[in-house]
Amino acid sequence: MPAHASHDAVADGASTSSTGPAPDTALVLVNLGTPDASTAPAVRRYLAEFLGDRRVVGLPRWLWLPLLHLAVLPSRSAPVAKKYASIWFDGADGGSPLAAYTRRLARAVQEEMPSLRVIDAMRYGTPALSARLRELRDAGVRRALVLPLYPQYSTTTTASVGDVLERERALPTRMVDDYHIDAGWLDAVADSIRAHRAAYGESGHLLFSFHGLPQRLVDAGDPYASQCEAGAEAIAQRLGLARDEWTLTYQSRFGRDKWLEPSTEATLHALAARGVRSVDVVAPGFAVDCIETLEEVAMMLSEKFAEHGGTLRYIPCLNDSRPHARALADIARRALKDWI
Ligand SMILES: C=CC1=C(C)c2cc3[nH]c(cc4nc(cc5[nH]c(cc1n2)c(C)c5CCC(=O)O)C(CCC(=O)O)=C4C)c(C)c3C=C
Ligand SMILES: [Fe+2]
Ligand SMILES: [Fe+2]
Repeated sequence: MPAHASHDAVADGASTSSTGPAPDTALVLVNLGTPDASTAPAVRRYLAEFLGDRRVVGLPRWLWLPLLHLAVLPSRSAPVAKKYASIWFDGADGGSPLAAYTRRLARAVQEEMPSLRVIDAMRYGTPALSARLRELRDAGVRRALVLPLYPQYSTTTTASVGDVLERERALPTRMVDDYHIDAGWLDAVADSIRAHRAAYGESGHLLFSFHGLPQRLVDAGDPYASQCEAGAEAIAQRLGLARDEWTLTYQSRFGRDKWLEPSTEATLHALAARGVRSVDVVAPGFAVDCIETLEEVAMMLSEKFAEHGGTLRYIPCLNDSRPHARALADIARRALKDWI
């Protein structure tokens, strides 16, 4: 299935006429969102919005909201803030890595697509997607292609971006559902792995570590896991890897439910026990580096693997690289061509 745009949310009778020189079409790159500061109160505000979304935690509200506000947020905000502080970027173009890279990626895609207005937005926190859509409308933009920066579709992430489009209806929008086997994107990921291995040497094993999901959601039809599998296979094939040279794993488990397996951590443990001394880890479910890749994989899991005498080499996300910007621009161009 190629990358496609299938989600329409067209405002009733919304046909503002274009005035002035502003482009009449916008491309909105949407990422998950992240705290505005690496402090416990900022993390608490962010997690309250994120984990308060029914798409993310589907428990009945009467049960979940008291649990979230009385148990999860008070105990989680301070330790998670410490983790954010350990990866925070300095400077005027800094902040949370997820926000900084998403902003820079939007600028890189803008260079690839000068006739559109390219902006970044966040599903939770700022810059809020809903406010961004209203800003575009107020600036006279007539339509917006929304590209969630999730290569694999999930009801917990992509569909939640769709919820905002349905609710907001500030201007006609279209959403790219996924791009997990888009040839340009696959090439960009495979090339980044090749370049990393050329620079640092080839390791004994390649882990494709994706953000996990409760197994229950996959059983209920969420296509996320099968899209992760298809993408990892396509990338491994481009690299010419034999089946025993790579493993697909899931990281970042949250809560008590059964999540997708095998876990990245348990797999690293098993590889160390088998005597594997060096592992490359790539995370193609993340468009840009964030707490889950920089703190969890590149710091925490890397330290644990080192305790077993091994070396974990983390391969960065595509971030604001030129090949990433080009791949996303091609996906956007194709989606816009279909939208007449
Ligand atoms: C890439 C796809 C993602 C899926 C699918 C996903 C599902 C999902 N996540 C949580 C809980 C948390 N995720 C957190 C951070 C986080 N998650 C993603 C992506 C996906 N999540 C990203 C890119 C990030 C990083 C954000 C950043 O600021 O860097 C967090 C916050 C950190 C923490 O408290 O540990 C939580 C919580 C659930 C429950 C879920 C599916 C049900
Ligand atoms: Fe997550
Ligand atoms: Fe995590």
